[in-house]
Amino acid sequence: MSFPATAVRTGLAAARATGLNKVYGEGETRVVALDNVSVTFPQGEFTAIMGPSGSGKSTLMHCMAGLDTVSSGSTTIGDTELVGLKDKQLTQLRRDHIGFIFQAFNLLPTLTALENITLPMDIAGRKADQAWLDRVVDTVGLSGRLGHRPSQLSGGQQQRVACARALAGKPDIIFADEPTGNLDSRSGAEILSFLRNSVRELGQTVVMVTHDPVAASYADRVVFLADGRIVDELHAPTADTVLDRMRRFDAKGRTS
Ligand SMILES: Nc1ncnc2c1ncn2[C@@H]1O[C@H](COP(=O)(O)OP(=O)(O)OP(=O)(O)O)[C@@H](O)[C@H]1O
Repeated sequence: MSFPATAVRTGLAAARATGLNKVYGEGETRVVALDNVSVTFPQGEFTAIMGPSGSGKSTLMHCMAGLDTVSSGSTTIGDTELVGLKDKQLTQLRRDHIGFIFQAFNLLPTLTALENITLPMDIAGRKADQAWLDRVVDTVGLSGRLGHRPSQLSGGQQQRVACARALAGKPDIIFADEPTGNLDSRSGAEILSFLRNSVRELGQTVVMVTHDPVAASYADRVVFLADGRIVDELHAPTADTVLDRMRRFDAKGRTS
């Protein structure tokens, strides 16, 4: 799986959080899920978010993708500040500027692979850029299976459909939540290579939450969260350097 074109990194931020706080509940049930988080996801980069269970990875992703509200602070997609947007504006922003890939594929069972891929654009009333769509479909290696329904595809193929769906609308950023969590290691490696190629060769920006050091090693940078804070980051990671860094945190995320 590879893309023919070569993209250029711009150094601009595809998404940025500044002093982000997220508190759930009140009194005894109060949980500080994000504690003054500031992070930038540069355009054309593949970032992995790692950290112990409950460290705030999903919360960070959901707040930055406009799927959840923040308690205080700022978060932007491109030049657009999300805080203060109305629900309708948030829906539009997500639809037009963000691609999503989830652990559970989230395909509609009654639609074909191709219909699933173009669904977000169909809902938005946008016409697909056919040349682009052909390239995306070709790249994910689904050309012969576009008429199949999800139940007729393997898990890896279903996740490729989800990847193609995320890429088809040329979003500013793709958020992937444990995209290989339900896949065997070979299918997982294919999806991760695909995501990495979409960044390196198409200039796509990808942010991926993962528990897996091997998955994280496909990224350009790994950001480590613990107790709702960013505690470390690693550039040009390998599975070994990620594992080594993870071992330095105890269960509470403090460096030992
Ligand atoms: N809707 C919610 N209501 C109350 N507390 C929540 C809610 N969502 C998350 N939390 C709490 O916020 C904290 C961060 O949760 P989050 O799901 O972001 O962690 P995570 O790092 O993604 O965990 P995991 O790796 O287990 O998915 C946890 O203490 C969690 O219990």
